[in-house]
Amino acid sequence: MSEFDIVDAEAVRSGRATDAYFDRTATALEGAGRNPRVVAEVTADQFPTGEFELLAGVKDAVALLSGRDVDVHAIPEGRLFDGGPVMRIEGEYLEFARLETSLLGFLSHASAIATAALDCRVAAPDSQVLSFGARHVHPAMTAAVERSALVGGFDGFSHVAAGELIGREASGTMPHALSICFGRGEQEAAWRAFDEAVDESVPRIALCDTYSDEVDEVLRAVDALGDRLDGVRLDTTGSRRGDFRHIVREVNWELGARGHDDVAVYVSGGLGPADLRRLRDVVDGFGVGGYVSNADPVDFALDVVAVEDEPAAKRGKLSGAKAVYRTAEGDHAVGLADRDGPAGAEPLMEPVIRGGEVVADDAFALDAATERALADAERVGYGSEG
Ligand SMILES: O=P(O)(O)OC[C@H]1O[C@H](OP(=O)(O)OP(=O)(O)O)[C@H](O)[C@@H]1O
Repeated sequence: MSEFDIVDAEAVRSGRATDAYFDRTATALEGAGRNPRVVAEVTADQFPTGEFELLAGVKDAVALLSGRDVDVHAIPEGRLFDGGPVMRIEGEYLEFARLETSLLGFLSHASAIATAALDCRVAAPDSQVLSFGARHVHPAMTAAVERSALVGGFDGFSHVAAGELIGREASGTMPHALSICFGRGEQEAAWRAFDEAVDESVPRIALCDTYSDEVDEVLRAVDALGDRLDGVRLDTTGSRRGDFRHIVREVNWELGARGHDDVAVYVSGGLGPADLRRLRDVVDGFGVGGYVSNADPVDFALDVVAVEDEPAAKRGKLSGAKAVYRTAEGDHAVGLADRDGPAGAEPLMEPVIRGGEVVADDAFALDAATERALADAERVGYGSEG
């Protein structure tokens, strides 16, 4: 028994992390001596809608399917998708039937989070943007949240254990609790304690809104830490915010008037893309939490589309193994995999597993995924309406 309500990795890998009806389907098929060779596809929309989303979670989906006797094609992690399959699995149905639940979970949540992160990235292309949303999700999801935020172009994240798993260091300085532990009017003691104790590699960024006016706390932080102060963070709570842009401009003005233009200004607390657009020219960086971590999962489904090489599908779904393309005009198109695609179009799916062996590590390497996401966003003008 697990101490926490966390389904363990072995249950996911083995297929026990499944909806019960897949267990019963396996029992029924085995009882009937039936296990057809099928093609199954993971799809959100059957036809392109004109609304791009960012694919993530491919790394974990491939890890789940590896070692099974299947061939898998997928759109690489970090590419935009729009209708048609993002992944195609070919093999005997019982080889992967019980993996569907976890497979869709990996792709659905990660893609939603990566898409929301990309919304923020394009809203403030030149600012530092950090993921602060781990606190809003179940601890079992935190590494997926932070990794997907990076796929969507974030510069960093706050969750320590997620960082250990991803192989990147978490960033962060201080919560309001630090100042409160020293007491009202003792913010200087809190900032100095941080400066004296915390490793030199961590930037000195003072949280400046705990008890009093932002300008007042910022100037006190400057006096307390002098040239050792790298930046300030304003996390002014919504009920006290008023005109946040004006507050930030006032802070910048007063820092400049005292020769401290080099003190960076970061803001956080309930921010989304519209806020980032409104503030991006007056701040150096943002902490974004709920907008990204709480994104609604993409509604992916896995459907059998061919049985023993014959097209087959439930009604409302398109039968036959498919390919997806980016056309010369930048649109996406869906066609049957055994036919020619549109002239000049680029096929988006590539082999990732052959006979259980992973064949395309680059399809889900983190840096490559982020590069693809930013290049795709540029190419299609993602989020450029703002
Ligand atoms: O609002 P979100 O975009 O989801 O961002 C997540 C949190 O990050 C900030 O925490 P901070 O450390 O400043 O808060 P605390 O010290 O009050 O816990 C902010 O106050 C949010 O509560």
